[in-house]
Amino acid sequence: MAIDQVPNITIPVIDISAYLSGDVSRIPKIAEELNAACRAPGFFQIVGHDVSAELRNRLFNKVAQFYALPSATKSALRRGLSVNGARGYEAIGTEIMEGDFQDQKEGFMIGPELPSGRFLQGPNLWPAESDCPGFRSTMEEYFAAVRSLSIKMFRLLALSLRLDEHYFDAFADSRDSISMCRAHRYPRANAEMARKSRGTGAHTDFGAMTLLLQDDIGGLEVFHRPSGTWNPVPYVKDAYIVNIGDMMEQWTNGRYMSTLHRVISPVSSEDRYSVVFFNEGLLDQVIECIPTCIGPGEAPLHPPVTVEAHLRKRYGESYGEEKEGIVV
Ligand SMILES: O=C(O)CCC(=O)C(=O)O
Ligand SMILES: [Fe+2]
Repeated sequence: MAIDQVPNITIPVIDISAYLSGDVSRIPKIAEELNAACRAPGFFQIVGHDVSAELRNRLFNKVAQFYALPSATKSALRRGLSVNGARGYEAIGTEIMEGDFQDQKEGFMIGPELPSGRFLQGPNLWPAESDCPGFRSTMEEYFAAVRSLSIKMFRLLALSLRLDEHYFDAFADSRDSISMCRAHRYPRANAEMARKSRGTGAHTDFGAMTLLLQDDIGGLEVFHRPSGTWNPVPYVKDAYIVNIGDMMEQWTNGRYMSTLHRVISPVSSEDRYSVVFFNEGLLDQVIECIPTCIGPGEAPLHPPVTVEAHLRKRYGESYGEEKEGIVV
């Protein structure tokens, strides 16, 4: 997009501090703002959350330290070596989100340490403490903090849909709820490379709700269908970017929107880092039109599907066949 072009999408910034502090008089307004943002553009940023700046800064430092490790040390942790193929390191080009573009990013994925056996569950892979001191403890501390924030966001989301505040609790906050956290490094690129490749190819997220921390380099873009334009998601200090995934779009019968997005490789003197958190929910939960999301005479747009069936299909589609895919 040319610099002087006005973006077609404004990503709203919503302050959730009154919800977290229990200021009930201000909660309806937050729920309204959330409702409007989830309908369109399906992306917003939250400020006034409770994940400390100290933890977020430490996280970005540790993630950068991890990616600076020798390739062989990182490759020894590659995802294909984890019990279910879902945890660990992804080299550049492993994930394919858009056509023939192999994503120009490295990733490192963790989840809860649950006994293996079910889809996406099992132990994480970690570098030796001496290779990357403090990386594991920081990732684990951050995982717990962002998971807790996501549960609060599901409560706000429930209020925004005029549901009981705890409607999504079992989905988002059960011991067996699937939650995954992935740290990314996007190598810096020149303008030519950035045009011809993608940091992350255009995609919609698979799950219910995504919470993303980006650094100040920029590059995340959201698609505006009516005008066919890509619009930047600006860096807002201390904010989380929140977006609706396909599962929530189905669950709300299309009321809430799962929007196409991508990352352009940073044309910068620095690499870009981001850390994404997906709360995909309980594997056995049936996703079936929420009662407040269907009007008289309206029919559900999608047949009921379990979280597990939905995720198996989507994870299967986004990893190259010749690569080390998730065990589906
Ligand atoms: O790294 C980013 O800013 C976005 C990544 C993303 O869209 C994803 O992992 O689903
Ligand atoms: Fe995404």
